[in-house]
This record gives sequence, C-alpha cells and structure tokens, in this order.
Amino acid sequence: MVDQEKVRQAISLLLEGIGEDPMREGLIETPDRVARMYAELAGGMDQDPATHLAKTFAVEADDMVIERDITFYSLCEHHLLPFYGKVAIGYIPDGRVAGLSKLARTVEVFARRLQLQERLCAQIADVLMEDLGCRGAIVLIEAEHMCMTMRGVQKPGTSTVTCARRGAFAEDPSLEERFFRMLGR
Ligand SMILES: Nc1nc2c(ncn2[C@@H]2O[C@H](COP(=O)(O)OP(=O)(O)OP(=O)(O)O)[C@@H](O)[C@H]2O)c(=O)[nH]1
Ligand SMILES: [Zn+2]
Repeated sequence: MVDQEKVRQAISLLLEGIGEDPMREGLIETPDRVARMYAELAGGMDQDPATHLAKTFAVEADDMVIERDITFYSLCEHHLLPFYGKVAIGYIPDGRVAGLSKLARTVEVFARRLQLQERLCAQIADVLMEDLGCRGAIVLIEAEHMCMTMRGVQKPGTSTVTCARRGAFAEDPSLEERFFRMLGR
C-alpha cells in the first residue's frame, strides 16, 4: 500500500535536494501529484493476480493461445525510471482458458510496481502456471529502459528482450519454435 503522506514528504525533500523551492507556484502541488502518481504506478503491489485468473472457460482443444503486443509501463527498481514495451504471452490450456482481457490485467498487476524486466517476465509466467493451471506458458518481453537512454550509458533505441518458459514450453523446444513462428519472428 502506497503511503501517500510519506511520498509527499519525500518529494518535498527531493525538490529541496535538487535546489528547487517546493513552495514556488509551479511546484506547490507537485508532492501531492507525485504521491497520487505513485499510488497509480505502484498500485499493482496491492493487487492479487489470482483474482483475474479465477474465472475461466472450459475448452475442448488444448491448442496454443497467444496474446501479443500487450503494452506495459513499469518502473525500474534501480533508478525509478520507466521501462516500457510489449509483452507476448503464449500458453497451452489444460481444459480451461482465461478471458483475453485477464492476460493483460495480469501484466498490469506485475508491471505496476518497482521491477526488473526478468522478474516481471518470470512472475507472469509463474502465475499462469499456478493460477490458470495451464500445461505450459511462455512470456516474451521487449522493452526500452529509460535508465539506459536518457541517463547513464545513454543508448537510445536499445531494447532488452527477456523470455520465460514454463512447463511444456520448457520441456519441448518445438512448442517454443511454434510460438515464435506464430509471432512472425
Ligand atoms: N538485469 C536488469 N538490469 C536492469 C534493469 N533495469 C535496469 N537495470 C540495470 O541495473 C544496473 C544498475 O547498475 P549500477 O551500477 O548499480 O547503477 P548505475 O551506476 O546507475 O549504472 P549505470 O546505469 O551503468 O550508470 C544498470 O546496469 C541498469 O542498466 C532490469 O530490468 N534488469
Ligand atoms: Zn534502471
């Protein structure tokens, strides 16, 4: 749970720290705005991803389901700067499928917190295995990290690709190949 009062105090101090006057007109409401912003950007910490995957639909076939180009925005835990990009999820159902929107909602739960791209990828794959109860899951994330573009090493255009494979996808490389073929990669 984001303690908005603490964030307000911290932002006021931060403004002083960078040599600003937190009482000047343009900044007077900034601590409050930023506190509300963090409640939104870190709001995933209060959510249980299992709730989105609790409701499922029975299916006869166990064909691969892919949802691609799920846009996300997260914050890197090292610099508190955004990293953002797209997620592709593939899974092999075990008799039940999730509502399509619930995959994107699951991404949101884990993206809306301080993250590492690798952990974001792994958490999505794990929850699909545990809470959807599928036979296999694969999660591919391609993202740009602002801590690598606007500061530090300053390499705009660099993208980081991570992939987590679970269950059938970890055991059978042909499934992974099919996933990438279906994505057109
Ligand atoms: N593996 C991984 N690294 C990340 C992620 N986001 C940011 N980083 C990296 O975290 C590292 C932190 O390195 P440090 O040396 O502790 O911090 P720094 O001095 O600010 O590093 P520079 O970014 O190289 O200036 C950097 O290499 C970032 O690129 C992520 O999602 N996954
Ligand atoms: Zn970073």
